[in-house]
Amino acid sequence: MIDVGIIGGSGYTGGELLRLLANHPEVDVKLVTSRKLSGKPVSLVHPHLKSIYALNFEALNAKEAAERCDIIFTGVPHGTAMDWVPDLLDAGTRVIDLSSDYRLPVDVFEKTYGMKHRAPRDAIFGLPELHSEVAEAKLIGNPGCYPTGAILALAPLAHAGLVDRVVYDSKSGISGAGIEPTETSHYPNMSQNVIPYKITTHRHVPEIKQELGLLSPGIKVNFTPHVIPSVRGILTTAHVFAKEGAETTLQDREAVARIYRDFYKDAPFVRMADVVPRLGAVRGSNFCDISFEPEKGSDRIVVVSAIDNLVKGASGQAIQNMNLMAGLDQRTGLWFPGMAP
Ligand SMILES: NC(=O)C1=CN([C@@H]2O[C@H](COP(=O)(O)OP(=O)(O)OC[C@H]3O[C@@H](n4cnc5c(N)ncnc54)[C@H](OP(=O)(O)O)[C@@H]3O)[C@@H](O)[C@H]2O)C=CC1
Ligand SMILES: CC(=O)N[C@@H](CCC(=O)OP(=O)(O)O)C(=O)O
Repeated sequence: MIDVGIIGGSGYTGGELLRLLANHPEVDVKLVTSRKLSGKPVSLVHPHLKSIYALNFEALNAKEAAERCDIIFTGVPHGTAMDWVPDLLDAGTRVIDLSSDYRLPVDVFEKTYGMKHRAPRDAIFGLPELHSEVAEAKLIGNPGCYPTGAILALAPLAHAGLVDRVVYDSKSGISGAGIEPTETSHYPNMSQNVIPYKITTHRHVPEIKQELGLLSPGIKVNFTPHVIPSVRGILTTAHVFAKEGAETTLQDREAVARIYRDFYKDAPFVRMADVVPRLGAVRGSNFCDISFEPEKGSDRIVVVSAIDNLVKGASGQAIQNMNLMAGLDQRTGLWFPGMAP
């Protein structure tokens, strides 16, 4: 059995880790931390976990947590994980960090987040469909939710060298903003509304550029996020413009289908959908559904992806990484469908 711990277990990604790990056959959850709720049962903030876990939150330091675990998930705000990760690694645990502290090179992180990185460490960007090195990693920087859906939608076409520019329009459920209420998440503001934000400046752009740039140096990327009145799910529409000379290939449905099939032949969680991806089809699951539609007589192809931000966009992906790190089949404990509708 793998002994795991969760730092930041009272939040959304921590709760989702607990939900998903409840049926994992190879995992024993040894500890869950919360500063505010130490001593209280996890079911106090996660009532759906009542009778499933007999765990209380604990207030621990990194050394105390590391002594009891093989692998630790850090589900804490960005800028905070860096206070935990080095001590956890030095105490001998492997770490999967769900925050953004270990996804980018230090200079890019500091520019993007406007803060000093106090504790840089080598990490692998934890998108297993692109990085088989996760299996050997000591530290995983688990990708952001938007980048997961955005990168997976485009990776095969970028890798094939067919893309000049991609313009992303992404829509996220409000759980992406975490458990603390904000003006945006206030029901009267959110309900029956669609709210664009950080229209040209979202902090996930460097992550998307980093990964697509590795596949296709010089690729141009634009990204605009929105929140929608839904709790979970991210639907991303990628307007993809062909490189000069690649227009004909991108118009050929069979050729494009082959490119996606070949690229994702060993990626069980990426599904080429028979219909336009729906949030309901992936909600609660670790799948990323993708479809595409070439625009007749144009240099544009439109690719649509759907994920659950809390599963493939965070906690499910973290468990997929944990499976690979532990030498398990990546599907272990994660092989179930979305909720539909
Ligand atoms: N929500 C989402 O869809 C996604 C979130 N992420 C990232 O995952 C991380 C967690 O997100 P999410 O679960 O939504 O966040 P929440 O705000 O829902 O939860 C944050 C958790 O961190 C704990 N915490 C806060 N500050 C500290 C600290 N200084 N030391 C230790 N624990 C602390 C809180 O517990 P307490 O205050 O009780 O100690 C709480 O359990 C974030 O970095 C987020 O950006 C990544 C992908 C998707
Ligand atoms: C709807 C919403 O507010 N989404 C969050 C992204 C959440 C996420 O996954 O990003 P990190 O892991 O990088 O925190 C945002 O736009 O900041």
